[in-house]
Amino acid sequence: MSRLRDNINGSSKNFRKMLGNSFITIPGVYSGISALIAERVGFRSIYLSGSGIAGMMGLPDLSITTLDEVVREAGNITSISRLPLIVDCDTGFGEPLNVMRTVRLMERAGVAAIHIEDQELPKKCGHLNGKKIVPAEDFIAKIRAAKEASKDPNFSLIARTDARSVGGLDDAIERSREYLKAGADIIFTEALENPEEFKEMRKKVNGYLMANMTEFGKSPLLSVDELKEIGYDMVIFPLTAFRSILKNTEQIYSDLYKQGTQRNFIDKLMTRSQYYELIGYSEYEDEDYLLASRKNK
Ligand SMILES: C[C@](O)(C(=O)O)[C@H](CC(=O)O)C(=O)O
Ligand SMILES: [Mg+2]
Repeated sequence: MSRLRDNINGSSKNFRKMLGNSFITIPGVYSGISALIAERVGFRSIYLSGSGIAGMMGLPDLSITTLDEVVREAGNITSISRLPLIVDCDTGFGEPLNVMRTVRLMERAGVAAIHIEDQELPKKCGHLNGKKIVPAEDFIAKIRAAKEASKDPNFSLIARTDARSVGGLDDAIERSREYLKAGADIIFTEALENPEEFKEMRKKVNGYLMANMTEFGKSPLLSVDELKEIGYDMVIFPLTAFRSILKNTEQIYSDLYKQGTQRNFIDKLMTRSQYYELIGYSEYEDEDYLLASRKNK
């Protein structure tokens, strides 16, 4: 079967099936190839990080990437991996009308779920100081617009609240409840500061909850087991692989620059055959009708 897959009409349904049935652990991916690695390792769902997309372009996570760029990357990934993809849509790329278009394009790209957040533009990483949030009513208008625009009954809308770092935990709890009432399917509780806050959220919010275990931020690095125990439904590890790519790339470039050869660290590289196997090189060749017709002559 072809590696060029058609994810449309399937992945959102698969994601829905997982919701509430078992805890979902979701690593950040940045490209088709990282999605293939996540799939091979055994993950059942993947996350396209806004910071990761921007970072891959050498840009900061200040919502300066465009809807077009993010949809294109999402579509690249869904054409390669069948795993349900969740996409970070920042503030939805604008006001409610923009959010509607965002939902339509993401659904067409075969995305299972998106998250939008209640920050003002220019948004920031949720774990930095100095964020500003919009009034709850304004964000509720975006949630309603997103639900109105959605045509795929299995598409999930994740509402992220950044309120913990601005108005405090009670505001984050209150907003989470209102966002669920407005139609959000899942709440992304950004930048909680200790396990007790995660427990409090769980106790007071009656809906699916997503945790963000990004490194070097405001939240303690709770494990999957700890989050399960608290009663969360899913967790993203948005930048774990990305940060490792950065560190490894820096090391490799520096060794290559100093040594002028890769002979001393060749064992750190994925071999040609391992890479071809991962990417399904021979499967593409087997499917190449032109090659096949020439062989048969
Ligand atoms: C989850 C996040 O939105 C992302 O873009 O991956 C970021 C992650 C980060 O910057 O560490 C966020 O938490 O705002
Ligand atoms: Mg983000």
